[in-house]
Amino acid sequence: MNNDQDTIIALSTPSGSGAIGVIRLSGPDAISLTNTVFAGKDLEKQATHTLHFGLVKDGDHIIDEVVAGLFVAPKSYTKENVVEISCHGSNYIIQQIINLLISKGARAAKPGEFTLRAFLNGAFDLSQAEAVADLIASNSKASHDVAMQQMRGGFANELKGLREQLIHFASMIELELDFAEEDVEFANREQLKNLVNKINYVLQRLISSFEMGNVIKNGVPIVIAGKPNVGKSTLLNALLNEERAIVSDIAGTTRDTIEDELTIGGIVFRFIDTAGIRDTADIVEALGVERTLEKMKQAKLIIYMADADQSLSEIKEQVRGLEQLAIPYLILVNKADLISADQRKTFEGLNAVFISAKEKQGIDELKTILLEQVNLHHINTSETLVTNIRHVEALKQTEHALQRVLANVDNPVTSDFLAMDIKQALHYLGEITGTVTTDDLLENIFTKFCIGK
Ligand SMILES: Nc1nc2c(c(=O)[nH]1)N(C=O)[C@@H](CNc1ccc(C(=O)N[C@@H](CCC(=O)O)C(=O)O)cc1)CN2
Ligand SMILES: Nc1nc2c(ncn2[C@@H]2O[C@H](COP(=O)(O)OP(=O)(O)OP(=O)(O)O)[C@@H](O)[C@H]2O)c(=O)[nH]1
Repeated sequence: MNNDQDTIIALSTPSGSGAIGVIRLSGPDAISLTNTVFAGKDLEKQATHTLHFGLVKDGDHIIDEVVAGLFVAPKSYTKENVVEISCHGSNYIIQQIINLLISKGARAAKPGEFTLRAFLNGAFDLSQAEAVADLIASNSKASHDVAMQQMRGGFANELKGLREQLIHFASMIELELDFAEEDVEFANREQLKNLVNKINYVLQRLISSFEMGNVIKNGVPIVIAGKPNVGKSTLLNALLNEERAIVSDIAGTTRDTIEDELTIGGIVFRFIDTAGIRDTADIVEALGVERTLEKMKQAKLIIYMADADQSLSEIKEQVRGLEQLAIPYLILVNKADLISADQRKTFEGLNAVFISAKEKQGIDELKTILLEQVNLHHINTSETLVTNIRHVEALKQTEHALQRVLANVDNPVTSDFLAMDIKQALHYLGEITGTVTTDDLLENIFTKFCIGK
């Protein structure tokens, strides 16, 4: 992956026409290459972090009037020479400029290659590079907060602290091995145990933060079940209107679910409307539909939505089907505007929430319930939250290795294993920060970035 003698080029703004398009070059020849097509000041003689107006010309042919921004190595995002050409945002102009510079020796950048270079050149660790992608994808205050915290190095510093303690530990054990015949004990066993316990405590907190971190990054999955026409769409619209949220109709991974995303109180919720249940009155039967069941099992909450004119016995029967899933559920009785207070009493004992999606009654109460469901008061965005499945897996492996250390620490015969398991723990921590990497791993991470990032 490391062909850092190349000078790479890509459009860094979205493709399509816009007011301005920014083309970015990075690499040893970024400035000299640009200079060959730039009519204006001599870019090779300009200071870093300066902007220069000029023309981009292919021979005598003027392609555009542009502004060139200079970042002279190592003072740039990638730590290499970087030039940013801001041109008029026409696809045609952008392509002409990129092709021209490629003909002069630049190479089209691969997805994430700028950020990969920044990582390889030590601008930040791997967890921070991954946070850049999360930051770009963030669409709520909470997901922005955690990505920003991770990009600014919160997680990285926490891991660095753990690593340093472990390295100290490892070196003491190694020392003992060197003096094996003399039967000395450099590493006080009680201190070692305390240290491992302390580290494990932090690891466990990080591992358990993933549940929340994942929800913040990917949204809280809420399944809405109920008979046709109970008012699911009306409810989603009522929730939406008030929040003016980013919304999209995400087509479900399969055609049997429809997903809508919206933010409530800064948290993204994914409402999953399960057609399997929509189309059949018998929920138990619908649960047999495997994919629907899978969706439901991932839900943080199932909303069973009933129409106020449904009979109590029918609602109870359908809810009994849901109970088998052992996932928190909420009974929502809609169209409450159509029934009297006395009629409401017939639903007593259901512990239902009454709303009128159409008249927007009970919507705030519902929002409060939804937010309680994700345990919002536990979110403390100044505390590190793990949002990445790769990181959790590595943290779990680290913890397992340290458990083995604890199991062996009092046994003098197993000193060799101690050293080995500590090294394993260090290895897994290193996978997160990128001190230990493979080309496959890097490729996997950076190809998910957009081109130009
Ligand atoms: N035009 C532009 N905007 C951008 C970026 C970019 O590359 N170009 N970024 C790309 O993601 C982000 C900002 N990240 C950046 C990170 C470091 C440096 C930089 O020049 N660092 C130098 C100088 C630091 C300083 O003067 O304090 C350095 O680290 O030495 C620039 C942008 C978002 N906005
Ligand atoms: N009176 C009253 N009517 C409502 C209320 N909510 C929804 N409706 C009406 O009920 C009908 C069905 O509403 P939808 O939101 O389309 O129901 P749905 O559950 O999404 O329907 P399907 O997607 O077909 O399952 C519409 O005519 C709505 O106007 C309510 O709170 N009160």
